[in-house]
Amino acid sequence: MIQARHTIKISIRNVTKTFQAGAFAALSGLDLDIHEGEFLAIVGPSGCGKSTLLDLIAGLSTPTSGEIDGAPGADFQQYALFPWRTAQANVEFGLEVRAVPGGERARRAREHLALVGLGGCEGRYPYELSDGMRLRVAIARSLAFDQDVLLMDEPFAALDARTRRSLQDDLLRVWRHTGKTVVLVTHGIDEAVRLGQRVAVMTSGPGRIKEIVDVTFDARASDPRADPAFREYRHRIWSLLRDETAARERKVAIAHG
Ligand SMILES: Nc1ncnc2c1ncn2[C@@H]1O[C@H](COP(=O)(O)OP(=O)(O)OP(=O)(O)O)[C@@H](O)[C@H]1O
Repeated sequence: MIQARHTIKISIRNVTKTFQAGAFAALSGLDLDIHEGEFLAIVGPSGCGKSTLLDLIAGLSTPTSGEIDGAPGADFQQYALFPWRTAQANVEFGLEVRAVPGGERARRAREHLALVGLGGCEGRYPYELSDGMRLRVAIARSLAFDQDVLLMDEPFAALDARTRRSLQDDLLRVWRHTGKTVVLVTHGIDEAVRLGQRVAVMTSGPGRIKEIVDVTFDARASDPRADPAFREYRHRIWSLLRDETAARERKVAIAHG
């Protein structure tokens, strides 16, 4: 098999992040390369440092030690919309900050709303949109702002199964269409296998990358769960997570002696 060559978009080397003046390590010696244009899913036991890792990639905080290279274009996917602005005006917001002229701003906002399936909803206010639609507006806003990396922390967690599925489809469509790099943290193993080209499994805290599973079949087919390969990936990731959860429980038991 020919091995694809990957351009490294973000390189994370031996990164440690401590809190409480060094008394508590959230991440320890973490290495990870994020490839240009890939869809990377990150899973890990609760509290293993997933959000801490995304904060570091977004530049919202700095590592205690180690290095992160190549993440200048990253911005956190913020889901909060301005309630007093229409969908269109919310998407235009980032472009106003960058002083993009009015006509161009309106055009780009319309284009990106259409891309996330919200053509025709430009004039609606957030309270007139469903949770799923609000999330799409937020995705459109990040994309219009021309972020080359989309960082998403559990974006679909609060949604019902049907909405979640439909937004997953939207996100895949947007990813394919734009070629952006997407890094998505999720608790859902199915979601990770369905969306990620690679699934990075973290250890229990302090977090490192335990293993990266390459998802080489098309899990994006209409019902991937019926596919034996899908079930195999799901089982593989479930087993890795189970080992880590057991490791964490042992640590807690020892601490409470
Ligand atoms: N600002 C902070 N100050 C002190 N401790 C923190 C801070 N931020 C995170 N932590 C701790 O670091 C650890 C990792 O937190 P983080 O939120 O990154 O985990 P997570 O994997 O995203 O968790 P979950 O899966 O529950 O969302 C946790 O024990 C958390 O309490």
